[in-house]
Amino acid sequence: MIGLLEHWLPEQRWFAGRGRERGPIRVVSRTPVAKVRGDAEVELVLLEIDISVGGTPTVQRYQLWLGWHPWLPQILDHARIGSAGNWTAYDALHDSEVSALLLQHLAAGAVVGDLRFEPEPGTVIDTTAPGLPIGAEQSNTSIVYGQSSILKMFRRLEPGPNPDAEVHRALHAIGGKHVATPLGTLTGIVDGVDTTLGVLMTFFAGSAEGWAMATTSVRDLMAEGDLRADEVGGDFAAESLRLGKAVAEVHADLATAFGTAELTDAERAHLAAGMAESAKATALLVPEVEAALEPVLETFARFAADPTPLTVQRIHGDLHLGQTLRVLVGGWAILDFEGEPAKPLAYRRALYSPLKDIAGMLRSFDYAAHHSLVGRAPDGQHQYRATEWARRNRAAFCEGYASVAGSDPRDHPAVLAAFELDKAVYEVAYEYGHRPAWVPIPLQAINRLITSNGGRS
Ligand SMILES: Nc1ncnc2c1ncn2[C@@H]1O[C@H](COP(=O)(O)OP(=O)(O)O)[C@@H](O)[C@H]1O
Ligand SMILES: O=P(O)(O)O[C@H]1O[C@H](CO)[C@@H](O[C@H]2O[C@H](CO)[C@@H](O)[C@H](O)[C@H]2O)[C@H](O)[C@H]1O
Repeated sequence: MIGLLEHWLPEQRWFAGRGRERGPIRVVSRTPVAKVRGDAEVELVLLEIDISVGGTPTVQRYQLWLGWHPWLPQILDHARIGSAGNWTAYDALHDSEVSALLLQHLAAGAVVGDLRFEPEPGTVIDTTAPGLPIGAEQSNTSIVYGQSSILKMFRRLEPGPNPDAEVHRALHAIGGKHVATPLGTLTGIVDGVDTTLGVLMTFFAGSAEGWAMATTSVRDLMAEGDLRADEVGGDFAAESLRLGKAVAEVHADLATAFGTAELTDAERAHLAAGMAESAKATALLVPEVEAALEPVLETFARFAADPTPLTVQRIHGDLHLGQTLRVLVGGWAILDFEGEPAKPLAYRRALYSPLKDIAGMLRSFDYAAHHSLVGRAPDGQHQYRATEWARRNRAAFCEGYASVAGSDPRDHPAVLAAFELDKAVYEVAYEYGHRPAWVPIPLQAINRLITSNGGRS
């Protein structure tokens, strides 16, 4: 089995060890779950791999739902992993019989070995809808059941409760707006600790993804050589404004649900030191970050010395346009409160300034504006248009946020610039590991941020 996985795992979109030194895959446990399709056996396999990040050894853990079939049906060919003896292994999360089984287990509160399938108290789970994995493989694999629910199976695991399940539950308990309703969780044991393996939520049927809407707007602008961002049909600024309001409301709900605190000087210094550490680790991977390291570290040092008092609270942690949905009722929904998947659990559950999320969204407007220029010959006109689009939508988002929160994020330029730079550094490492062709997007942002005074673009 290891031989098959050694070929297959590094090719998966959600594998986070790409481009890094790593040891062999270790199988930590195998839990037989069910027989499906007459002859196929399905098991949950927990894997570990030692990975070196900037010279520091870390262990990455993954869950894999593995099916073994004596003759893989054509309909599952796209999920094929490889053959061992008379059996063909496949990624069983792509098997409609397995997705149906997972939903039935959740509805029934089943226990299978160490696995606990638990419906949220008082919820009714519709088990009749067929389950299909959504096309876009992201950090995790999600299965949509008809129009009613979506099951996110976390791929990379960290022992402990997953913040996505924890935050949705807490926001739901206070009647929070703009988030899906949690319907159930799947928990297993990883390293001796209860660990969330999957979470079932209500599905926002008929919604549109913020990233798709924003990039459509950018495409419209690029196609109209003579028109300004406010003149083209697909102007997105009114949506950016509404999105800013929704994020401010979610931040207020998170503060109510989990409480707030003031960032102490020691915590600020620790945060700035963490940003500097990440930048140094990324500089070891990417020479362009090494070249910009000195001014990057100066920005983090300015943040460490900035006297602005900062209120901290639970935040989203990895907010970007791909985590937003324009829904039929209620404007915008915010998804995926997992935090940055590459960061340790304690970091993802810690309290931060909401400005960190705002910086994430500002970076995302920049991504939406510039991603269509990747791999194209430098072109002043389109660069100008991209910058214009990003500026307009970043400003609208901040205005919307300020109108609800009562304070404008742009009034804290040093803090915002540090968070944006930290995010751009994270993005360079993320793109390096997942989509190397996109590395120039955050790299250009790093260069812009270290040469501007941050904040007000
Ligand atoms: N409750 C939901 N309703 C509708 N679509 C959803 C919902 N949750 C997630 N999605 C869709 O699934 C995609 C991936 O979800 P997300 O939680 O961001 O997973 P990942 O951690 O893999 O990025 C989203 O971009 C969105 O298109
Ligand atoms: O999988 P997640 O959504 O949890 O987040 C990871 O993947 C994101 C990409 O899918 C990545 O976001 C980066 O790319 C986006 C465009 O695809 C862009 O809008 C974001 O601003 C940019 O950070 C995210 O960083 C990563 O954690």
